[in-house]
Amino acid sequence: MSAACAPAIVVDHAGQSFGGRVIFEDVSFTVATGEVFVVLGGSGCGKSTLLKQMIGLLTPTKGRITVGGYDVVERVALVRREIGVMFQSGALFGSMTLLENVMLPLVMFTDLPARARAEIARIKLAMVGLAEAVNLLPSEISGGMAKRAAIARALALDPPILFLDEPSAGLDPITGAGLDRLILDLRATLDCTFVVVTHELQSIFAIADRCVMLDREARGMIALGVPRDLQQSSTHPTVRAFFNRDAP
Ligand SMILES: Nc1ncnc2c1ncn2[C@@H]1O[C@H](COP(=O)(O)OP(=O)(O)OP(=O)(O)O)[C@@H](O)[C@H]1O
Repeated sequence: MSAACAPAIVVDHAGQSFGGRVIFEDVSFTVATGEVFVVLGGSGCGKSTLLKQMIGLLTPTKGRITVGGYDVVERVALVRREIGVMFQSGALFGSMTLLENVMLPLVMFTDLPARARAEIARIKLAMVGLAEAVNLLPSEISGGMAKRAAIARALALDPPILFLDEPSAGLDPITGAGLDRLILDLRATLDCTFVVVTHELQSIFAIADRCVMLDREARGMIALGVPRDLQQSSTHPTVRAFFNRDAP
């Protein structure tokens, strides 16, 4: 396989236990370069845990994960250069303007002069539709704008792979749909790979090329595939119930 079509992420029989309590076992899938891949499942099934494994914040108790071709446990520093992460809380620093928030990774990880850092941060904020808001504080913007700013910060170092933890959580449906369009626009413009944790059905149908569904009772994955295919063809009752709950 050439490097151009190598998978962006390989999750190979990953498992996680905490103090002997198994959260999931035998989770395996690949994420293709340029794909929007969604991780979904009910509360407590291990979505955030799997995300933490993929970004090198948690060592899997079983199996192996590679991101950008690097083992996330053995080569975590290299993996970190490949990824941008938007955590669920967004976590913008309240005392900094949006421009300063987006500049932060450039301050921490590059030697670029201040003017270049500011210019890059302006470009990233413009890409997420916040060109006019660069000098505002997080307290002065809406929830949807805060998510966009957090995505701009995740983009600051031009990572080829973006991880977004519940980007539409806490947003109204129209603002959430706007974020979905932003994700698709960014994928088209930047040609990057997205892993998105969400359980918003509309959002999954709008953005996901493929998805994996975890389940707390099964302690593992119960579906992998294209959302519309799973909606129509899955024989698993939990998968069928999830994808057909509002029958969009
Ligand atoms: N560091 C930890 N130590 C012990 N248990 C943990 C730890 N992290 C997560 N868990 C447990 O693992 C299970 C899965 O948690 P996780 O946050 O990954 O679920 P989730 O699918 O993301 O849920 P939600 O949708 O509610 O955010 C939960 O029961 C949680 O309490």
